[in-house]
Parts: sequence; structure tokens; C-alpha cells
Amino acid sequence: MVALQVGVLVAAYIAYKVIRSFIETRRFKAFAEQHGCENPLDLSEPWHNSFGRIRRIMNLKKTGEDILDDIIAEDFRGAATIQRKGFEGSLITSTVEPANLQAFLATQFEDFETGRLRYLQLSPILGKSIFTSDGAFWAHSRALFRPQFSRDNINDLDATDKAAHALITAIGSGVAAGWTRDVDLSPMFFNFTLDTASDFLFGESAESQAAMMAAQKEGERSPGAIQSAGAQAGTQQFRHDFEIVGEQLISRIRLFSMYWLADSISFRRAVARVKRFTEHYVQAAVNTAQTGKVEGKKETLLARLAAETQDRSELRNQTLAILFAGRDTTASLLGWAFLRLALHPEVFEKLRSVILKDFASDEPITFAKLKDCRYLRHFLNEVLRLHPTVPINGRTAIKDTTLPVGGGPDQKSPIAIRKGQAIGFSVYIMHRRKDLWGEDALEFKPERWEERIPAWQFLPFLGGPRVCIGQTFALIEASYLIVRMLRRYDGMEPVDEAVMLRMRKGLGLTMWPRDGVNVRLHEASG
Ligand code: HEM
Repeated sequence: MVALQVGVLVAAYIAYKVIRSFIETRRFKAFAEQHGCENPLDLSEPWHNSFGRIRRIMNLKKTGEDILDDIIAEDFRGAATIQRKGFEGSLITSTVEPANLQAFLATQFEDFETGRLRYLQLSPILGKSIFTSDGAFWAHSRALFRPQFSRDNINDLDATDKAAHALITAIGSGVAAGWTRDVDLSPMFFNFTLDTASDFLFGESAESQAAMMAAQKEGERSPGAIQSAGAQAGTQQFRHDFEIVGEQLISRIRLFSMYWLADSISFRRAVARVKRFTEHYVQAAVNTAQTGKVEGKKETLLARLAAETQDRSELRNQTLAILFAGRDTTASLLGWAFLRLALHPEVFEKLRSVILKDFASDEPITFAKLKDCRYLRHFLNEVLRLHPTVPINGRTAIKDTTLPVGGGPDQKSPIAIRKGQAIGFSVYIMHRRKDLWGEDALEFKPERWEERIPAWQFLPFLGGPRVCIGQTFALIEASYLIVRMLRRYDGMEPVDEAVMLRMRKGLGLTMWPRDGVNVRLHEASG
């Protein structure tokens, strides 16, 4: 009897689901027709083939395939907007069309969100933070953070100068005929951005550059023996933890709703260690908030947050969001920038001569001067065009809506997007489209920026209300270091040009030069 009742209930539930899905599909079809929408190119495969795609994505390390150039670029060979059924049946629209990006990032911002899926994918480390939230919590976080990113605050370049000095010290002096030893600049850039970001966040540099140098002298110490947060940040273990966390997070993003497949004990351990790193600062900020403001000290981002809430997990999440958003992105930008300078001596020469003219060695390097240096801006734009450090991303529709182009045989009709549908997009692919950038799209040419470039086809920081809040901070940090380095060194060459020319990508939450930036630099005389 009970079995019969359960059977009836299950049958009723299935019937309800089928009828509801039928009604929903009809309603959505009517909505699409009413808005003149057509479907984009459909790349859905039979379900057993979509396993093949997932396998390809999971096996990149083994096969040596590049997720961007080999797998994602393949999707857009026939059209700039496509759709595909995920292997569990949900429809995903992907686009590299500037008009569509402008729509969901800005003009139709209210119709989309970063989505619960992003939260679920990133929450092991970032919890609920500016980066993983939408609606009221995001708006509140954004308003709280905004004053801290104002020009006045970024104007203070003392911490940047100190971190630049530490980096140059870490490179060391010339050993033969003015040439330095062979150095991998990549870890030094990660230290540089961690030191500047921690100063900005906590009012105190983690001094990871100095810690790394000390550790190299003494030989790596076990993390258990390390006392200070800075010393922890300088260890190979900490860099490795950041890498493990970043790699797992990007796997979780790529797997969409199957994100939970990317999990492991080493990931959880790395998460725990990275979280521990922030505890010292969070505790200090809570203490200060409870005992009153420390006179004479500039207000840090964490202090500002701690004045609002003393919930430690919220403070830790927001802090880690800024560290993840700020450290690897800018370090990766610097990595690609110096890789390009090593590979293009003519650009190195030109940029150096502009820098020597605009930044006399006895004058301070100011925010205003950095912003005004046109060729430096063009150079960084070109680096970010070919190597955007956040190459793939996504949004979710929160209501039935449309995107302006991509539908029908000519791909010019609007397309309908259903509530809950995921949108994937890749600025990496968009920045390399020959129909947008010309036949020389894949060539590195800072001079192309002398022409006006349409705003929505270049989006390394995205755009609209969720545009990167740290954009100016990042560009000023990177520019400052480039000026300091190019004033000091008048030549740079790759240690192994063939390796550098492969430009293999490391992909975590950001995209960085996977084989490092191994160069030797020539010190300028005088
Ligand atoms: C070259 C360096 C950087 C690049 C390319 C970059 C890129 C981006 C991108 C693409 C987003 C949008 C993500 C999305 O909404 O899906 C973003 C958001 C964000 N970035 Fe950056 N970023 C950089 C540096 C920084 C720095 C230095 C900081 C802070 C110190 C920072 C803080 C943030 C924050 C807090 C958000 C979330 C904003 C929001 O959702 O309202 N970023 N960044």
C-alpha cells in the first residue's frame, strides 16, 4: 500500500515537471519570437561526446593542449556567439562579441549576475565577498571599497617604491660586463604585488621579497618554523599553495555545475594555509576597531571593513578576495610585459628612451606622470590585449532576456536568454579576433594604440558597474615598476629564447607565463 502511494506521488511529481517544462518552453519560445530572436550556432553534441570535451579539459597537463588556443578558440571558428548543451543538459551560451559583452556587463547589467555558481565554485577560499556576491551584499561591499581605491589613496607611492627597490635588490648587481646573473623575474613579480597589495590592505607590507631572499640564502625552511606572516609569504610553500588553490579554482570554473569534481586533500590543505596567512592581520584590525583608531596612520582597506563588521570570516573573505584579485593579476601582467620586452628589443629601446625623457632620474615618479606617459600606456594595453590576465569569465541571467547579436544564419539577430542560463565569455579570444583587430591581430604592436580602438572590444578589466575596482591601482603599480626597471637596465635578453617564444600559459584564476620570465639584464652605466 505504501509502495503504491509512493509510486503515485512520484508519477504525479514527474507529470508536474513535464507539464511545467512544456509550459515554460512554450512561454520562452513566445518571448523569443516577440523579440525577433533567432538561435546562435549550436555546437551541442550527443551526451557521450560531451564527456570527451570534459576529459580534454581535465587532461590538459597530460596532453599539452592549451585550453584557450586549442579548445575554446575551436568553439568560435564558425561564429562569435555559440550555444552548447552542457553534459548534464543545461544550455550554455558563449560569446566573444563586443556588443553582447556591453549588454550583459553594462546596458543590461540588471538582467545578469555573477551567479550562485561562481559562489559555489570559489567559496572554499573566498566565501561570501565582493567577488562572489551579487545584489545588496555586492553593492554594499563595492560602496565600502570604493573610497579606498580613489586617486588620493593610490597617489601615495611610497610602498610601491619600497617594493620596487626590494625587487631590484633581489635581482642583484651585474656579474660580468654589466650583465646580471640569469634570473626568473616571475616569482619576484608575485612578491612585489603581494607586498604592495598587503600594504594597501593592511597598512603593512608582507615583505615577501625580502623573506624570499633570506630563505634562498638559508635554504627553504619548513613552514612550521616560520613565525611572521611576511616570512610565510616568502616561502616556496606559500607560492605553491596560491598556485594549487588558483589551479583548482579554475578547474571548478571550467567544469561549470560539475565544479565539485575538482577537489582534493592537497587543495583543502592549501586553502587552510592561505586562510591562516590573513588571520594575523584580521585579528589586528579587529583589535584596532574595538580599541579605537590609531592616530597618524592612514586608514587601510581592512580597517575600513573592520569598522563596519567584526565578523572574522567576513573580514577574511573580503581580504582574500582583494589578495586574489590584486596579487596574481598584476604580477601576471608584469610577467607578460617583461616577457614581451625580452622578445622585442625594438620595443624595449623605444620604451626606455621615452621613460628616460619623461622621468628624469632625480625627479620623483608621480601618479600624474605615469598616467600621462602615452607610449607606456600603449605598451601595457598591447600586453593586456594579447595576454589578458583574466581570459575567461561568465555571468548568469536572472530573468528571461535577450542579447543584441549572434542569432540566425548571418549572426545578426538578437538571441534569447532564459532565466538561469549561463553565459560564458572570453576576452582572450575577443582580443585576438582578426575581423576586429586586423590581419596583424596576433602580432605585438603597441603602435596600434595610436589609432582609436572601440571601447567594448578591449576589456581586460571588463566594464560597467562591476569593472575592476583595482584597475588604476594595478596600472600605476605596473607602470611604476617598469619605469624603475628601465631606468636601471639598458638591455635584457631571454635566457632561452626558444622556450620564451612558446609563451606557454599557466592558468589559475589568472593567466601567467608558465615557464617563468627567465632573463638576464644589463645595468645602465652612470
Ligand atoms: C592587471 C591587473 C588586473 C586585472 C587584469 C584585473 C581584472 C579584473 C576583472 C576582469 C574583474 C572583473 C571580474 C568579474 O566581475 O567577473 C576584476 C574585478 C575585481 N578586481 Fe581586478 N584586475 C586587476 C588588478 C586588481 C587589483 C590590483 C585589485 C585590488 C587591489 C583588484 C581588485 C578587484 C576587485 C575587488 C574586483 C571585484 C569587483 C566587483 O565585483 O565589483 N584588481 N578585476
